[in-house]
Amino acid sequence: MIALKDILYKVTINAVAGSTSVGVAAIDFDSRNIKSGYAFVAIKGTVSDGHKFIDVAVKQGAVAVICEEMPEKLSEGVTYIEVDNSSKALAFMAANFYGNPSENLKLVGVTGTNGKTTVASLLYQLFKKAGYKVGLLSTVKIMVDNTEYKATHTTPDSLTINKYLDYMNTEGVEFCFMEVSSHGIHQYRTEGLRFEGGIFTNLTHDHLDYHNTFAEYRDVKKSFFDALPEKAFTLVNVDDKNGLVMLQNTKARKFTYALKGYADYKSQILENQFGGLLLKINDAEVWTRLIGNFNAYNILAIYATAELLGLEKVEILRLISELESVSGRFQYVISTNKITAIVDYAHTPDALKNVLETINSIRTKNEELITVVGCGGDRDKTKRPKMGHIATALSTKVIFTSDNPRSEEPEAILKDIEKGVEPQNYKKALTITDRLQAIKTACQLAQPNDIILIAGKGHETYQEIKGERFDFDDFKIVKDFLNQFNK
Ligand SMILES: CC(=O)N[C@H]1[C@@H](OP(=O)(O)OP(=O)(O)OC[C@H]2O[C@@H](n3ccc(=O)[nH]c3=O)[C@H](O)[C@@H]2O)O[C@H](CO)[C@@H](O)[C@@H]1O[C@H](C)C(=O)N[C@@H](C)C(=O)N[C@H](CCC(=O)O)C(=O)O
Ligand SMILES: Nc1ncnc2c1ncn2[C@@H]1O[C@H](COP(=O)(O)OP(=O)(O)OP(=O)(O)O)[C@@H](O)[C@H]1O
Ligand SMILES: N[C@H](CCC[C@H](N)C(=O)O)C(=O)O
Ligand SMILES: [Mg+2]
Repeated sequence: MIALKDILYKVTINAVAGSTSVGVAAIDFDSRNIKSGYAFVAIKGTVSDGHKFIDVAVKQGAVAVICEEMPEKLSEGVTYIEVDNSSKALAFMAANFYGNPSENLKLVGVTGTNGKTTVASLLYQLFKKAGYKVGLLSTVKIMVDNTEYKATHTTPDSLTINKYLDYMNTEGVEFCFMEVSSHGIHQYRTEGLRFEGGIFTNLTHDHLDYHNTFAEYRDVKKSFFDALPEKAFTLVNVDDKNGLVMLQNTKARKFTYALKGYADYKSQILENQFGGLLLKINDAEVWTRLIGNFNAYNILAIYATAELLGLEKVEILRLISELESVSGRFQYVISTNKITAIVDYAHTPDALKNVLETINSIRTKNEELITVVGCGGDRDKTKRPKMGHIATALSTKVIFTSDNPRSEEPEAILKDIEKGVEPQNYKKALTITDRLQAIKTACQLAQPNDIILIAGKGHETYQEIKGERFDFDDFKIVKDFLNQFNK
């Protein structure tokens, strides 16, 4: 139990009704989770409005209500706090409730359109290999040193973030790497956290369904850097034209990285093959098993971050050469007879194009590129023909198959995808509804030196069909088939 007034530090309060000395057992922003002694924070959402559930929360035992508008009728024995912004208030209250856990470790946030999961996960791996206790908050999973938890968001709500940071404090975690999504920043999920550093990977058109314009999306990202304290570092990719924009108003120490332009941390690709990348970073050479030119950017960001966090240069280079590809992010296996199978989460037209172009820039003309891809059901239907078009235009063979059909008929989704295939590419494509059979067929068709891309599901370990989730792991399945056929 903690007194309400002790968790209101930094919250902008407009009005108070009732006693702020009341003891609070826990905080929640969903009335369905409220139990006796809780503080309920009412948030105006995108679908619903928490203010409509204040009465329900009180009936369930809420002793305090934090809201943007006082309800007409106040219940006796309940304290009401009117604030400017409930989401912001929640973030400060959560941090205070858990004793500001972000201040007891070195927290680094990674933001940008692409590469957040890759950079944050590789930093987690590198610092683990260096012998530290490390935390990770990512799209794929949450790690409290060696213990794994399921991730529901890229950047969880502020209450969840602080809860995990508190676990990390208990476990003696020294460094934590987290993905900071634009939704997360916009909804104040990261407000009130003390960051040691912030990394900007890149910015392309994305999430314009949520942020109205590109400028708004960029400014949301920028606000993360604006809020960093003086002692923190900012590390931005200045080959991206918005890199310098992120640095405009920050008080933090400024560092840049680039492959093309002038920067504090420079890298050059010396070799780019399916076995890995040979990079020159500042004056040193380093070999990494990660593939694709965008991973040169990711590795450079990791090198710079590790140096800014105090690791020795020689040690960082050694650890980089030991890093393994991230689950479902250009994750690959090379069979005994030199077939490369790549599993990637690319599930949008842009991402698919990006991945295929990256593969084609490494591939020589003699090798086949066999792509296995589908589209999820109950999601944006307009992407289907576009992905059908991109897959066939940029591969030598394509097997269309199911992703997560969810409530839709798998065959109907596949028909939508096929509509995007241009007549000259008809002969490249075949359709196998069952994803397991599709992956098996790709493995049977592949000859030495060919490349198989399995796109769309990445790290997912299930397939959702008609409301039921079945175990399904693209990477495990392709590895098993390649072994089974002695390839
Ligand atoms: C669009 C969006 O971001 N929505 C997030 C938002 O929910 P919301 O504001 O829409 O909530 P709402 O349904 O309108 O409800 C409003 C309030 O009423 C409360 N409520 C509701 C019903 C009830 O009976 N009682 C009650 O108290 C709700 O708990 C909520 O506080 O706040 C919730 C709590 O933090 C999030 O779980 C939810 O994420 C949804 C599930 C989501 O899909 N978000 C995605 C878009 C997202 O955040 N993605 C980014 C990554 C994007 C990327 O880079 O790919 C991420 O960081 O994961
Ligand atoms: N630095 C980069 N630049 C461009 N593309 C990248 C970069 N790093 C990874 N990718 C590719 O972009 C896709 C997304 O990568 P990743 O999951 O690391 O990004 P993310 O920012 O976490 O995305 P999300 O918002 O979906 O969580 C993958 O297909 C990956 O192969
Ligand atoms: N967060 C995204 C991921 C999509 C991944 C893809 N495999 C699919 O199921 O469509 C969604 O749920 O729309
Ligand atoms: Mg991510």
